Amino acid sequence: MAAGRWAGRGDKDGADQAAVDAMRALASTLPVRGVVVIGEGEKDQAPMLFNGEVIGDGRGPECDIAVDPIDGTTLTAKGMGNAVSVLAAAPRGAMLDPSAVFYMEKLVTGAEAAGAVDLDAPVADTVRAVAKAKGGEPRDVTVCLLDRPRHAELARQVRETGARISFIADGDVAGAIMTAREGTGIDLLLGVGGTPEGVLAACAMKCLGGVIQGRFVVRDESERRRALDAGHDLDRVLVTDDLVRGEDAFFVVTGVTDGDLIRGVRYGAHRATTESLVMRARSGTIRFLRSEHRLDRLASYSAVDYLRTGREALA
Ligand SMILES: O=P(O)(O)OC[C@H]1O[C@](O)(COP(=O)(O)O)[C@@H](O)[C@@H]1O
Repeated sequence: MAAGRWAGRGDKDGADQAAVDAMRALASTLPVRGVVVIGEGEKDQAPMLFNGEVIGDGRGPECDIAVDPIDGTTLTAKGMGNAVSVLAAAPRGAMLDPSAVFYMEKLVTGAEAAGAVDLDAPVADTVRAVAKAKGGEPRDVTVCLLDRPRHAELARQVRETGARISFIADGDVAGAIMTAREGTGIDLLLGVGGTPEGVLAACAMKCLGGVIQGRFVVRDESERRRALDAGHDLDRVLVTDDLVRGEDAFFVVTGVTDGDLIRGVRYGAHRATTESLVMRARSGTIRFLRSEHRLDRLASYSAVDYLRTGREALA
């Protein structure tokens, strides 16, 4: 709700800061002894929700926390669709620490084709495997790709199979989840995106019964060194369980701007409505939450002021 106020205001840093501040204020009330494994970066760049920060009320179970207060900061700043706010939790030590490498090659698909795909296989085989698992032909498959020059050859290979492509400007966490949700029209996500977003997507896939396979992509020699020093094998295909171990993962995503997965925040006079998916891996329960909020009432006690907007709210 704090992030949604920034939709279309042309200020991606302001949007992100508002989301981080709100998430930090509320995370401190969670009944956990949480460590931020995926946050806003190293402590010297991020005053809040930095990697390694201890959050929660210090009384509950020990857990790893992964956050992306806004996945799609540019989408938010431009008022474009599919920006979401994400938080995941798993037992302490279950999540892979992705901080050494920025990018990861990804393949994500839902439950039907989960056992039939392989990141090492040619793209045509992957598309065919997904089509077959879903009882169709490659032309029935829609592949989600981040719209980036680096994906030109990948797009060519996908098109050659007869499959369709849905390009997204940003936000491959939502793109990944869409592969596993009925009615989104997306069957498969391919391409290179952020590594933290890959671990977050893995938490979601655990809950949805889908799969993610990934491989680190280093940008230069110094990143390569950092990755090797952190003990990563750069050739290895990482599967969902390498990114988050076990079945005890929790994942929640809330729409910031309207998207194909969920709606964004809508505001009225002292009111707001939000949509979230709240999921648990062990039970496989997926809760679709449509909430109506009374911002005037929240104002009397909430740590977050949802009534103020823009830079004024950050002052
Ligand atoms: O824009 P790049 O460098 O291709 O990185 C892709 C990553 O950026 C995003 O599109 C958006 O991330 P931000 O919201 O942090 O800007 C991610 O969803 C994706 O994984």
